[in-house]
Amino acid sequence: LRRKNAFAKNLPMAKPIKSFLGVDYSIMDMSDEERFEVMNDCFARFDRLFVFYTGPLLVLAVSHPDLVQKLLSHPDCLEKPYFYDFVKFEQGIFSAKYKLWKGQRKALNPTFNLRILHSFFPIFDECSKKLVQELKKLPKGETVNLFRYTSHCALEMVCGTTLGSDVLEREGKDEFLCALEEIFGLVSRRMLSVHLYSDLIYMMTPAYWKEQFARNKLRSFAMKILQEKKETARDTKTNGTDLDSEPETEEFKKPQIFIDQLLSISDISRSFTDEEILCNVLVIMIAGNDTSGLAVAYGCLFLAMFPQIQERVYAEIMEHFPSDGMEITADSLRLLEYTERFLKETLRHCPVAANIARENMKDIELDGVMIPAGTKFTVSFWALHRRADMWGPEVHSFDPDHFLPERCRDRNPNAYMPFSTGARNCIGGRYAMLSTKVMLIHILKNFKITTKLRFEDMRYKFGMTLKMSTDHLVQLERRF
Ligand code: HEM
Repeated sequence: LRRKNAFAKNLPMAKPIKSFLGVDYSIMDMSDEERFEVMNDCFARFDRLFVFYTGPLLVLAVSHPDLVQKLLSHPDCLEKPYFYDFVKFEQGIFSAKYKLWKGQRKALNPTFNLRILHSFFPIFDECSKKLVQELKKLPKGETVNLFRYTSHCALEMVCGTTLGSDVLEREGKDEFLCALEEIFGLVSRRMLSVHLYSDLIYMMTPAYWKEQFARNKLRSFAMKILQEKKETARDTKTNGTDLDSEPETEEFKKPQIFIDQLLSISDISRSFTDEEILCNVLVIMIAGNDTSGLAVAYGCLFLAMFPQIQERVYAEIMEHFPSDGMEITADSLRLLEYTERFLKETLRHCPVAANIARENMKDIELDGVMIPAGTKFTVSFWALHRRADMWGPEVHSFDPDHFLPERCRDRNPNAYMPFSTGARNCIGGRYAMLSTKVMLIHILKNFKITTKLRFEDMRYKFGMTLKMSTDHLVQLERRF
């Protein structure tokens, strides 16, 4: 092991350790909040590549924009380390091994093209209206954990666009969505608990059985839908299936549901097995739920903390969407320039997938160091977005004008990447921006948001997605 790690001997080493009453605690013995702080201290101290150990495992860490860009765009650095295996669904792009992932990702990219995303507006709209109805039921002045509502809305959206909006009315849908959330929670916890890495040990815990139960529920619900879809597709052999061709019929204006796209791709280009379709449907839902829900919850919290920004976003929304029944389209969303900058600033402060990990499949050179195949890397978008050398002295303030075109022009283009970069970046980045804007429009048109939480007191937890140590607690006042 020592020989294998010799390449790193000249790199600075961080000791992610916390001392308490003269005793040193390693990163694995810390709470999620402490772990988050200690890791970020390390990222703040080291400008370029540095090393740290978790147990015997050497990890290379980086937040320098040019190195992050080089690493994530490197064709030999597209593998995910073994702890992504805990997600299971190994035949879906999120956790698939490189060999399988490569062909799948190429075939799936067009299923997230703009024309298809624009066909989802009616579903985004419908789910956001439901969210507002739920929020209107709350007693006046009640303090509410907004993330509970936004994550449910995001989950319904991604369920609607992945399996079809009729699924939202289907019996067993609530249990299905609960099972999905439960699996996400259990997998995140396991990823952060080294003592549960061994399958043998994990199988002896109640969490394992809970996970199995939830996985079975998920599978049987999704498999039933898949079988029904296959039968319908066989019967109707519908719309032309070249995803990059121009729309020819009204059919294309209907939501182009992901599972239907997978079935039609299987007819024309790369064939997907039932297991691959099932896994991709489920990982898209897992990856798309917590993330977008958190982005809106953070957005609303920032709006509550900065009333002047809230009034400006509200005024812009009212200018372009004055009446209730107005259709939200891609063109009308483009007019929301300030809202766009506000959302970008939200994701700068809270890149909801704050840390990611990779592994190189072949030896690579990075920052003058030859790094052997199989090395684990971690990238912190959180630290990248807080580099004063990129963002200037106001790096810690919340200011949507950080994204004014003239300011962006003078900045290193790699200083901001909430959706990662390179071939294995987020496939749902544009989906997320569109769906979160629709949710925000509906919330802001109906409510004024306030909070007792303070920006300077916000603290976070280390995890698969960026959670706060407190809930997203706000008060909602009806606008009319
Ligand atoms: C604000 C919302 C979101 C953020 C900040 C975000 C961020 C990210 C990041 C940083 C990655 C790279 C992970 C890695 O390299 O390990 C990723 C991957 C991924 N995201 Fe997102 N995401 C968001 C929303 C979504 C949505 C809405 C979907 C689907 C509808 C989605 C689907 C995926 C998938 C499938 C991957 C894996 C891609 C692959 O390995 O090829 N994400 N996301």
